[in-house]
Amino acid sequence: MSEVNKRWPAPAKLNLMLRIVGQREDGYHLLQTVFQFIDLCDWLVFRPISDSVISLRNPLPGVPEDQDLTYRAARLLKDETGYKGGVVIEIEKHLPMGGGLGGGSSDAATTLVALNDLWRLRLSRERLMQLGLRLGADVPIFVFGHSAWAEGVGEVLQEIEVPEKWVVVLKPDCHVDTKEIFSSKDLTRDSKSIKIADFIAGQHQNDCLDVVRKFYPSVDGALRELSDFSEARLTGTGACVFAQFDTELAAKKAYLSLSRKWQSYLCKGMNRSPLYSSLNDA
Ligand SMILES: C[C@@](CO)(OP(=O)(O)O)[C@H](O)COP(=O)(O)OP(=O)(O)OC[C@H]1O[C@@H](n2ccc(N)nc2=O)[C@H](O)[C@@H]1O
Ligand SMILES: Nc1ncnc2c1ncn2[C@@H]1O[C@H](COP(=O)(O)OP(=O)(O)O)[C@@H](O)[C@H]1O
Repeated sequence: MSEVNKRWPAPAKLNLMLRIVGQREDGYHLLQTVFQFIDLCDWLVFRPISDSVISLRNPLPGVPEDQDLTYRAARLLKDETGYKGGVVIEIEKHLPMGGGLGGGSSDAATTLVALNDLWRLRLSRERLMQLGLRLGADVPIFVFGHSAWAEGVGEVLQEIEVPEKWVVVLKPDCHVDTKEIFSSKDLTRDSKSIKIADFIAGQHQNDCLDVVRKFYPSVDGALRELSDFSEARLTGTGACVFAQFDTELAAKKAYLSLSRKWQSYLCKGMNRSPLYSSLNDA
């Protein structure tokens, strides 16, 4: 495939657990979380142009072009490096917005990695992660590209291997506003820090769960529905909930038994982001 028609993946992530262990002076919350990718992706195409223009071929409904995280990532790269050309970006959107799967952040990370390559900018992965953090707390993990134990606001990353299980994801009919959840007075903000070994031993708590359940009854409904099959968890601040399975058969059985009230996905956990297999193919 020629470089200009190449489709770049932007995978979803799951937070396999999430603890809030403090708050910074600027209001951002200090987390401990485990990120793993799943093989559910948005797909992006980048067509470099010589004019100094960034444009979106198919802007997302409800997101002004200059607010789209792909546009903002391309703009940031241009401003930081003084690159003279531009790009037309096409997004094939599959990840639900406001779902806690990190779709917008992953689109931004794929834009940073792809344009660094296509525009021949030669920025290091660390530099792209720093730039990504300016766009959102979840962008660095997608640039990092490997399952990780994360601390800070999610940018202090330590590579880990976790079982690549089969996953059923359920998306209730609501969008959760991350900012709203983090502003709630009822949120637990002082969880005790734990170690990776505690997570591996089964510590899977998500500190956002009680508040999200209270504000969004359909998230509560989705958790109850999925709990019939396996331990059901919230990813990030939701709205998506998920359950892991050891075999494809068990996951399929659960997936096919769901009520179909909401959008559901059958996928597989991945410790390595498909973004980098795609980069290496270039
Ligand atoms: C908590 C997580 C876990 O993955 O939730 P999800 O968004 O994936 O559900 C993420 O770190 C979210 O990252 P992201 O979605 O990029 O959030 P940002 O745009 O940076 O922040 C949105 C708002 O949430 C609050 N915020 C976000 C992250 C954080 N560690 N502390 C916060 O207090 C801030 O008020 C901020 O203005
Ligand atoms: N390319 C993009 N894809 C999705 N959302 C985007 C994008 N650019 C900006 N946004 C904005 O970011 C918000 C959060 O999107 P998303 O990353 O999908 O959710 P979450 O952080 O809950 O996983 C959206 O509601 C939308 O307004």
